[in-house]
Amino acid sequence: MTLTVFNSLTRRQEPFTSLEPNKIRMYCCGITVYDYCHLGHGRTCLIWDVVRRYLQWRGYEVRYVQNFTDIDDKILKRAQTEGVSMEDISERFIDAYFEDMERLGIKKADAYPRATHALDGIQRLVSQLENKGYAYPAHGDVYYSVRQFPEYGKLSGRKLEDLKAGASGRLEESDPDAEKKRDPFDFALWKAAKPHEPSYPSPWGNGRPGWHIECSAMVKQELGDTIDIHVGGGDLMFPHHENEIAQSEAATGKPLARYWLHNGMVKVDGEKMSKSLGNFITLRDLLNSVDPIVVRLFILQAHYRKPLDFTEEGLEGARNGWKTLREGLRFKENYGKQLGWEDNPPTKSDETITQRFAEIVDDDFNFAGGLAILFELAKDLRKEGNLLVHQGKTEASAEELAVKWHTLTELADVFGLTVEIEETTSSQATTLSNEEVQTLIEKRAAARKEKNFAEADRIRDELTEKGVVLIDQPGGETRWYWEK
Ligand SMILES: Nc1ncnc2c1ncn2[C@@H]1O[C@H](COP(=O)(O)OP(=O)(O)OP(=O)(O)O)[C@@H](O)[C@H]1O
Ligand SMILES: [Zn+2]
Repeated sequence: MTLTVFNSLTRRQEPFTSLEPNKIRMYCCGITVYDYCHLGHGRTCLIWDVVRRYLQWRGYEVRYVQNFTDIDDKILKRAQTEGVSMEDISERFIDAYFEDMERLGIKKADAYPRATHALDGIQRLVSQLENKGYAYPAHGDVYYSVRQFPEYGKLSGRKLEDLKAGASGRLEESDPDAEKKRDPFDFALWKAAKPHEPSYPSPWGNGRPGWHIECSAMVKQELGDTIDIHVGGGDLMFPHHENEIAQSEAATGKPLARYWLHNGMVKVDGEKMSKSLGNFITLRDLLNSVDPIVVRLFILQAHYRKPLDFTEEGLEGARNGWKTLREGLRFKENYGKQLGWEDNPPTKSDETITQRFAEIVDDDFNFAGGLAILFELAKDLRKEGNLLVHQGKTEASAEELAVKWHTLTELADVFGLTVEIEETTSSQATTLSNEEVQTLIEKRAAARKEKNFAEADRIRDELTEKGVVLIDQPGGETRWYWEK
């Protein structure tokens, strides 16, 4: 089995090999902490979290680092508006970030470096670039000279000449720093202090770092000169990642990352979900009304590189998908006793299915393909479960069912799809256990006996909503099965 990934740098899908055997160093460009995260941020964090989990499941030891940009114009603007410090804003939204991502079941990174904590490394890198002739100071700012780096544009495929023609001079008019730059495409590594803004002492006077340099410094500090995988949203490819490459590779003379992977954007009516466009839903609002695990499934059902439209139909599809998966995952809880699993708990997965799953997902993280295997398993288990409810037995042996259930549970866990996440994070469970179904059926029977038909109907509706089909038998008994 060979894992192949689409590398933005070569624009090809390539076999993946790690620098060190079985070890992966991976960096993800994180959030600028000036507001609550929206679903787009959620998608980016979730995709790379699942990629990490998959790589770990494939046997790699992964060191995963994601930064926080905690100094930036947008953070400063909000701090000024609220009359509080920059740290107050960044701390508030870092806390919020952890709360939201925990609800979504995202595992913590191994390190969360912050720009304001990495100032020494940032300044060292800027000095190095200056000494090597890649950077020049100008009135307290320091700029990177893109002309000095002949490979500039290799990631995004943009050529400076084309960019210039496309910009047709407008860039200079709208750029307040144009006069200080030798070339309009030069970008700031360090910015001179402005009145009433936080600043830090440096060889170029008081000031603060530019945005791109922080990632170059943090990658170096946390993971080294060359890493295996650098990831982020596709919107960061240019200029952010292009600039990271220019900075790091000019300073070290080594490749910054062997594989560059980019995820697609969450879109609303064809436009990027973004704070500036105002077309966003915050993760916390969404998670208050939609089960986190349904959001997880909604995100994983689309290929990570494709855009993902945020629509009610998409969410509905994920809701239904989760109902099916959840029944499969709860198979042990519902039928384990009947099958005698207490003495012989499931421990083995089906090797053929596991291998098929790996082959599919190995194809550039085809999570949707992997999910299709989970759905097959869950549907099979649902069928067997219905037979167990009605006939007390199935053709399949208890051991075969145990292997099936174990395979489903193990593979679903790779995607972070576990019943526990739903139950600890949601107030509205989407489906019921067999016991809960039985209890509700008994309550309904009692309500009918008392001629409380409104209550009986309400219970029937609740059961229908949760995928239970009722069949009232002559004589008053009610049979049921899970909807297919
Ligand atoms: N709509 C989106 N879909 C997917 N990923 C997104 C989306 N918006 C932002 N991201 C990703 O989230 C990460 C953090 O981005 P950042 O904090 O810079 O937000 P941003 O792009 O400024 O968001 P906004 O445009 O809403 O202000 C980046 O990797 C970025 O690619
Ligand atoms: Zn970055």
